[in-house]
Order: sequence, then C-alpha cells, then structure tokens
Amino acid sequence: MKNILISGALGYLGCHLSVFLANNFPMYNILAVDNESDKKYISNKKVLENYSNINYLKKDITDIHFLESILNEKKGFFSTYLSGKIDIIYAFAFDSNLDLFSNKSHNLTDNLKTCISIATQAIKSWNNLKDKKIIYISSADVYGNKDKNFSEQDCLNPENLKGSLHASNEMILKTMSLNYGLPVTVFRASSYFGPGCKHNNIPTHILSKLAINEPINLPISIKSQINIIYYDDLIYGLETGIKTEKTFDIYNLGGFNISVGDFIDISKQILQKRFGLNYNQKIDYPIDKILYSTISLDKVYNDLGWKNYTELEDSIEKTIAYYISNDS
Ligand SMILES: Cc1cn([C@H]2C[C@H](O)[C@@H](COP(=O)(O)OP(=O)(O)O[C@H]3O[C@H](CO)[C@@H](O)[C@H](O)[C@H]3O)O2)c(=O)[nH]c1=O
Repeated sequence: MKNILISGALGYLGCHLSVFLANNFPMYNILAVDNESDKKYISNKKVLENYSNINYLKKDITDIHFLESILNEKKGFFSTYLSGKIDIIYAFAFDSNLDLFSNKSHNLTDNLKTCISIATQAIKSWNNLKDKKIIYISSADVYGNKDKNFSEQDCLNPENLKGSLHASNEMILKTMSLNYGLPVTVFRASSYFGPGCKHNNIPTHILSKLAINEPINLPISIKSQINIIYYDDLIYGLETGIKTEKTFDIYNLGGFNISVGDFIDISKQILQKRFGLNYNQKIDYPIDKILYSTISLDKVYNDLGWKNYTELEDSIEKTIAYYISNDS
C-alpha cells in the first residue's frame, strides 16, 4: 500500500490524476490537498469526495506543521486518513494565472514557496528515501521560444513568468536532490486541453471559442509551432512517474507538435464533419509574433515506455462536444 499526496488537487490535472489513481490502483491511498485559492474548479471537491480511497483536505501545502505530520514516520492526527506516512508527492500546487498588477501578485512567491516547502520538509522528515519520490509538474514554458524540438538537456530560456518560476523550482529540486539525495522526477508538460478545462492556454482558447462561434484572440501568430496534449494522455504519463528509478530525472510530456493554424483548421473540419457546424469566426493574432516551441518526446518513450495514444481528431471532438453542450 502506498500513500500518495496530491497538492493542488482541485486543479484540473490534480483532480483528474487523483480520480485516475483511485479508479485504477486500489493499492494507493490518496491524500488530496488544495488551499482553495482558485475557485475555477471548486466543484472538483465533490468529485474527490465520491471516492473512498481519496481523502480531500483544505490545507495550505506551505504549512510546515501539516507537512511534518503527514511525512514523518510517527503517527499524527492524520492516522484517521492514512496508515503511515506519505511515500509519493505529486506537486501540482501552482498558480499559472500570473499578473504582476493584480492583487494576487503574491502568487509569484507562493509558487516558489509551495515547492520549496515540500522539498525541505521531505528531506527533514523522510528517514529512508527508498521508494519515496517527489513528482514535480513543470511546464514546457521553461524552454522559451527560440527553437524547435526542445529536448530535456537543452538550456532553459524561459520568456514568461510561468516558465521562469517552474525553471527556478526545477533548479532548487535538482540541487536538493544532488546534495541530499532527494528523489525527484520532473515532468515538463506541454499545453493541454480536454473537456471541462477552463485554462486560458492556446488549445483550450481555440476549442472553447470555436465551439460557441465566438472570435478567437491569440497572443501568437497562427504560424507558430507548439506542442499540445490531450489531458487524458497527460494523466497516464504522470502516473509513470511513480516507476522512475533515477534519483533525479526530467521528462518532456507532450502530444502533438503542430502549427496553430493547422490545429484551427483540423478543429474546424471536425466542427463541420461531426457536429454539422460551419462557423467562420474572426481570428485575431499578431502576425509578427511567431513562437517555435515544439518538444521531443523520445526520452519519455525510451525510458518509461510512454507515448500519447489518443488520436488528435478524437481528442478535439471530445473537447468540442463538451464546450458545445456546456456553452461556456
Ligand atoms: C499557489 C497554490 C495553488 N494551489 C492550488 C490552487 C489550484 O486548485 C491548483 C492548481 O490548479 P490549476 O491551476 O488547475 O493547475 P493545473 O492546470 O492542473 O496545472 C498543473 O500543470 C501545469 C502544467 O501545464 C503546471 O504548470 C502546474 O504547475 C500544475 O499545477 O493548485 C494550492 O493548493 N496551494 C498554493 O499555494
């Protein structure tokens, strides 16, 4: 029996991963934790509460006393939820909605604090590091924009705050791993999409607007090359993190390398062919801002045997169907 902590468990990926593990791995006990700072997915609380092998708690993951009580071998008040301590930590708690001028600008420091708190307390509390692991969910934004097919050993050159905060957390985890033997696996996830996703990333924006015939406003040119992944594939990929063997390793986790224009065209064809809708809404984008940010997936396939299995057309169809019926 393994005890798994999922921080940021009300978020899109944290919630889907909790449910996936609960449905498919009866040998896992899941402690799902979120500070409920983001109300977007607050209804996910009800989803998690339906599972007997998921215990959901509203908690601040930077609370050292809380972390100590769940990571230490000695039994604390969490014995009601868990027998023993946490073995695996999935670190999802991260606010990607970074606006320096909003009253939420503290989320910059919070995003560093969540990762540092977990890693520091794990080093202090885990006496035996065998079979323990922190799985950190980073982002392909750490690479920046200037190349195609970034692989894991390429230099990091983030050009947005999300990327630079994730890059900082990766560096901190790597140093802690080197100096204290902390077992860490990092996944650099590309932009994901799927039913119910409310994030303002490129594939989600395109599909949600196309489905309800609203104008599309893109921050980059449609000539840009990006990597996108269906959420379900991403969740399967994240599960493989439990079986990684090296003390520290990094994997790109993505799906399709595609131009934004092609993604729009394929989605429009699906809209017409499968839903009989022939919309031709306005698409606004800066013509001179062309992003090249595709990623190589060789390492995750060669080392962990993972590759995305959902056909692009199927994933687009399922996502569009959701937005049509939920008219968001
Ligand atoms: C800053 C902070 C956040 N949170 C929670 C609030 C949200 O429910 C949750 C994050 O949910 P979402 O914004 O949906 O995150 P999600 O899209 O699933 O993102 C994951 O995957 C992304 C990959 O694209 C990563 O970049 C993010 O680090 C990772 O969190 O974390 C906490 O519980 N504590 C915190 O301190």
